[in-house]
Amino acid sequence: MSDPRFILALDQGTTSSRSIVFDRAGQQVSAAQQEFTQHYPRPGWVEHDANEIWTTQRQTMEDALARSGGTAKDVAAIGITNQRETLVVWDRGSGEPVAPAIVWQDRRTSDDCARWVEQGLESRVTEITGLRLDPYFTGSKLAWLLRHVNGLKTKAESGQVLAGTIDTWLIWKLTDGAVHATDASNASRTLLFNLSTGDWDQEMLELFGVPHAMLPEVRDSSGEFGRVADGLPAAGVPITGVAGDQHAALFGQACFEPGMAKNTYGTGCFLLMQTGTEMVRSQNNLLTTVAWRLNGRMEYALEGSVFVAGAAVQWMRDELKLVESAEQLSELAGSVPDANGAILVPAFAGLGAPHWDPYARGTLVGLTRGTNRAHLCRAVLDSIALQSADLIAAMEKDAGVPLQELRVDGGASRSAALMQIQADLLGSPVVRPVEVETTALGAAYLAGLGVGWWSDRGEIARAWKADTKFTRQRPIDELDRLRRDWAKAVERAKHWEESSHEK
Ligand SMILES: Nc1ncnc2c1ncn2[C@@H]1O[C@H](COP(=O)(O)OP(=O)(O)O)[C@@H](O)[C@H]1O
Ligand SMILES: O=P(O)(O)OC[C@H](O)CO
Repeated sequence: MSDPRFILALDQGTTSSRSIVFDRAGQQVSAAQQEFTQHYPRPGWVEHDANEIWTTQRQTMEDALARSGGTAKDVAAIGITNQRETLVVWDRGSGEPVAPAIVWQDRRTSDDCARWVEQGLESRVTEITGLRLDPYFTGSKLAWLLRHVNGLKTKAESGQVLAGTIDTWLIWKLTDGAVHATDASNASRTLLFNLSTGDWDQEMLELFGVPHAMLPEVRDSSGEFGRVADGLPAAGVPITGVAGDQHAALFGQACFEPGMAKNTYGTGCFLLMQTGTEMVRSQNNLLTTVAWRLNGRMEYALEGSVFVAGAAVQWMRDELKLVESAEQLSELAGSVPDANGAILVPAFAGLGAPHWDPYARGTLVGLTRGTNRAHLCRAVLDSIALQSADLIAAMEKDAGVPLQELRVDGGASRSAALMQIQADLLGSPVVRPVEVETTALGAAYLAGLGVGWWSDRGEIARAWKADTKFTRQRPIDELDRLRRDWAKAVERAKHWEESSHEK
């Protein structure tokens, strides 16, 4: 029998489930993608149906494999990467979720977080977890669910119900309930994980009222998690790579040296800078996170998270119906030299780093009678690049040195207009690689390292290839003006929604 030819990467994102088959050269062989339903049951709430996440993921596995012309026997390993922080709680016996998955964008725990901040808990939480008391992270969502679902806490204490982020849920489904595990990168997004010890933290579990018995085992990001159960696509194939999607993208971008950074332009924007085995504490409102854990050793990253980026493009297309496609928006935005003074702050789900204001809401300012559709399109792309520029400025302050280059990926990095705006604002080169599906590629690399397909990271770094390099074109005084206007507009967006005790 011939050796397996492929690695199968599962990329479970916020709006779609994807499966991509890669060959030994790290080239895509085939892919399949399925969107799934977003539920907004109340203002500020965002939910997913965990069963729909599973069925779409399973279907894309089947489709990608069929399109590759191979079977399970051709697949050496599976890598999983996923939207992070989103919480699933399910019954160990039936495998049924006890409630809809609470998505990372969900703001229902804003008041809880504000209360904990008022109680002076944030600095201790940051010291242990590297994160902030923001509804973004899993811990406050789990605390909420344990308080709101009758009898859940008792079941959690006895291990009858289990909790997990999306990686854990998929591993559970793929192994037919045999494995309840996560990797250190996903665990580091929960507010329950101790960045120094590399395990769940008792003090945080007590703060959020989370019983240890419901949590998964924390493992390396590369190594065997289990095998796919009989009757499923890729049955018998080992799962040997798991990482949160932004961590996988950092890996897929071969950012292996401290100081190397990538920005992923998807639904949100996530800028991560590798800091090696050193844990850098941000003085500028960024997060400290586990980049990955390999051979029991954690490496860390600084992260800036922007909640709404490509989602603002979708809002223009789906809600305002000003364009028919993202490509058209990008083209219109590129047809004008600037937004003619219009500034959009897409704080639809509050503001993430470096502002951390869950009560901020979207705002559009600077409109005149001359503002046209192309200007609004341009304002959308500007808003993505300006939010990222704020993150980069914070990161450069923490690092003490300017970025050498910014490696970019994600769906919206396809927009040359956006990448040019980013390079104008940044000053350092913005480099787009040949393979922009770096999230899935990173998961494939982690899985491949786990089965000895690639010898080491050096081999992966050599495979990374730049495609397009964007450098600054616009005069600096214009850019300074834009940044000043942006800072003013952000102030207008902040603290718009009232917390319930203000109402
Ligand atoms: N040419 C483009 N110009 C601007 N935005 C784009 C373009 N193509 C895709 N996008 C945006 O990128 C996002 C999809 O990127 P993707 O990496 O698939 O996101 P995610 O993994 O978060 O679901 C969408 O929000 C879409 O609006
Ligand atoms: O699914 P994406 O690509 O929007 O990524 C979501 C992030 O992991 C949220 O932290």
